[in-house]
Amino acid sequence: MPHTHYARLEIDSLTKQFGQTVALKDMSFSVDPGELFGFVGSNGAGKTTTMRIALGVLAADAGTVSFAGRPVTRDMRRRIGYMPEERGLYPKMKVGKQLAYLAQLHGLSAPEADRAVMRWTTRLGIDEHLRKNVSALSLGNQQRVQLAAALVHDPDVLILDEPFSGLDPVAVDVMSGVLREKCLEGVPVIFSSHQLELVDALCDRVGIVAHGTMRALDSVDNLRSRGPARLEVHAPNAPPGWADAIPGVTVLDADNGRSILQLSPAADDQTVLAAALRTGPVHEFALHRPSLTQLFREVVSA
Ligand SMILES: Nc1ncnc2c1ncn2[C@@H]1O[C@H](COP(=O)(O)OP(=O)(O)OP(=O)(O)O)[C@@H](O)[C@H]1O
Repeated sequence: MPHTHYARLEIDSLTKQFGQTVALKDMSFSVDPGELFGFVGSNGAGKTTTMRIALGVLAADAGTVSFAGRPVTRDMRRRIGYMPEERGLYPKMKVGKQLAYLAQLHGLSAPEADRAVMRWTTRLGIDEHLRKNVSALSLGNQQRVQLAAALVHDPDVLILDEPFSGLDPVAVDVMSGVLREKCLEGVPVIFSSHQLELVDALCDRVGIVAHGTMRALDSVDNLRSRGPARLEVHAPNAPPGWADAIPGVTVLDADNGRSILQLSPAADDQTVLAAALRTGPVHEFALHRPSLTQLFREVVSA
């Protein structure tokens, strides 16, 4: 049965201090139903703290977390699927037993829990390990179990702390597929990651955090169009200085009719093309938007 109660998760003005350390300072963002939200930032930026507060395992000093416009209650928290960074499984408990136990803890009946365990362990390729202790599994497979633990109760929200770290490329594909699938169902999904290419490929929107505050928040496309672009032009007859007077353009390099230009977000690439054509033929004209990694460096160092 499809759920009809997926809703927006809203993180509003969270503040959190540990002793003298300010972990969060006015942290705000929201994730819509069916949105895959990438949460990125340097080590210690405040991602885990935010996710732990959203889950309710940590209290904020100020600010609120709401779901469907209401503050998240203890009952609603049971409807969140959470994958903690420190991986919270019992090492000496069998995989199948542990998952069934967690599912029941979240309100499923014993038969429902068994069915959910079978479904997810098969989907995640760990059904052959059901009778093993978690500690006997490889780290990547333990991580798949951890993802299964976040999913067995069919959560209304998914909050995953670095779910991709340490996974092999096939496991990355499985994880990506599952996150996309949950999004398509309508679940709001947040995950943190340092693998920015993955974030770029997967996410609808990205939030870049620095020093406990959200510094940039938009779709990857919009973020990239806001940063400076690089343009490579090959116009063999172009005289030196041909691009110097074009507004918003900085010539980074020019040699033998090949120019590398930096375009400010306000500059118009078509004006550059027209100027290049006025010098004669144009053999190459390649616009490179900054990568998410470049943007990240700019945002966190600003
Ligand atoms: N229980 C705690 N006691 C004291 N300080 C803490 C605690 N938890 C987090 N901090 C501090 O709060 C800040 C934010 O940490 P947090 O774990 O949220 O960052 P993060 O963005 O998840 O980093 P990473 O990418 O390294 O996982 C850091 O300065 C960290 O040292």
